[in-house]
Amino acid sequence: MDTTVDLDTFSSLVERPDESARRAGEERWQQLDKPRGGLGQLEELGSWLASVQGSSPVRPLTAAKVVLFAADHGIAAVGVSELPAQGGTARRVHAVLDGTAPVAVLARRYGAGLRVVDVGVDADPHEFPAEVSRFRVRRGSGRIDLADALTEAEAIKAFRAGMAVADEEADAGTDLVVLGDLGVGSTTVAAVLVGALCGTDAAAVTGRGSGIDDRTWMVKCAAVRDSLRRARPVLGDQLALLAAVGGADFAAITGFLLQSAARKLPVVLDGVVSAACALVAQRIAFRAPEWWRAGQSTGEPAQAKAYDRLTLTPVQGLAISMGEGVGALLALPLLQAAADTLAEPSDVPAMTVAERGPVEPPRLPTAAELLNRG
Ligand SMILES: Cc1cc2ncn([C@H]3O[C@H](COP(=O)(O)O)[C@@H](O)[C@H]3O)c2cc1C
Ligand SMILES: O=C(O)c1cccnc1
Repeated sequence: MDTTVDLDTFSSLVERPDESARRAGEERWQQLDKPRGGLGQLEELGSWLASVQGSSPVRPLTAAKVVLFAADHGIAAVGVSELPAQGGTARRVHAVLDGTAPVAVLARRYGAGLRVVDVGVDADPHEFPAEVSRFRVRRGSGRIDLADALTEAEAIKAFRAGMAVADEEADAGTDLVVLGDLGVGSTTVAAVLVGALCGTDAAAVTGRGSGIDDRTWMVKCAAVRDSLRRARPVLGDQLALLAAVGGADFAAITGFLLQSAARKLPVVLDGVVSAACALVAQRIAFRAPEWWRAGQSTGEPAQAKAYDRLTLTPVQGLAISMGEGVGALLALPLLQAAADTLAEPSDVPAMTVAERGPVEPPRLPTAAELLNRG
């Protein structure tokens, strides 16, 4: 495997979405049988889909995939999360793989694929199926308030793993990625990256994460402050920044986002982790955010700051704050609705009786049953 990565190439590799397809999409909305602007924000979503597909009429979304990157974080040992630092991430990965986690339930409901990519979970190498851990870079990461999360070589390896996953999805015909993440302590790391890139102090970016109380928030805030100090010297070098105060999942997601944009694969972002990585990726390729939509706001202050910088507006706002791709996944039916209403009606797949199952007619009571009642 290549052990280098040339970030400069991304700024030329990532093109803008197709502006003429977007305009054609906007014109098509005017011709449809509805009041002007009558489908509200679906109209802008549909025109965006036309631009990223480079096609008008748009094609219905039929091959969406949830991609969850998972890793552990050394900073969790400080006590910054509601979830246990030991084994908490692995347990969540199992819940997703078993199909019991909310994201797995909803992916089934919406007909989306689901893939977990373990790039740095602190678990036995055979804890998960080989397919899940094939891109693992290491177990866990360094405590970023005291030491680097990763070596530069590990950061590159994780970044390239994310690129490889984007290539696999693009080659498989995935037409939209719902991006998510899984990792105890991850909102602390995300806060550090956003705080460093936006030049804010710790208190302005430290959130409640998995639902921590005031005492834990103080501990987390101090950890963010100390880590911010370690981030400043490497602010100009995004890979060094990801190695110093990121983690394997952050490096992988950043590589994934950039390669997806280069491959014209649209992505829905989820929580503060994907928002932080999007901010790092924007530094590398300024056009890349045009390939992404923010699924929703999780209430993390660092996420709001990042989306503000990226000029991304969440698609929906149901206050889902559990991460794991759930908020982003809830934007999928809205994007599907936008695509379906803007597509050629003949392209929209009808639900067949075979998929729906037979509908039993209600049995009507007989006259005798009616007369005997009461
Ligand atoms: C039961 C439960 C399940 C979760 N699954 C994900 N998260 C969320 O919490 C973690 C990040 O928060 P922090 O930075 O505070 O550790 C991530 O795994 C995120 O997805 C969860 C949180 C809880 C309570
Ligand atoms: O923004 C997130 O991803 C998030 C917020 C709270 C808890 N877990 C994740």
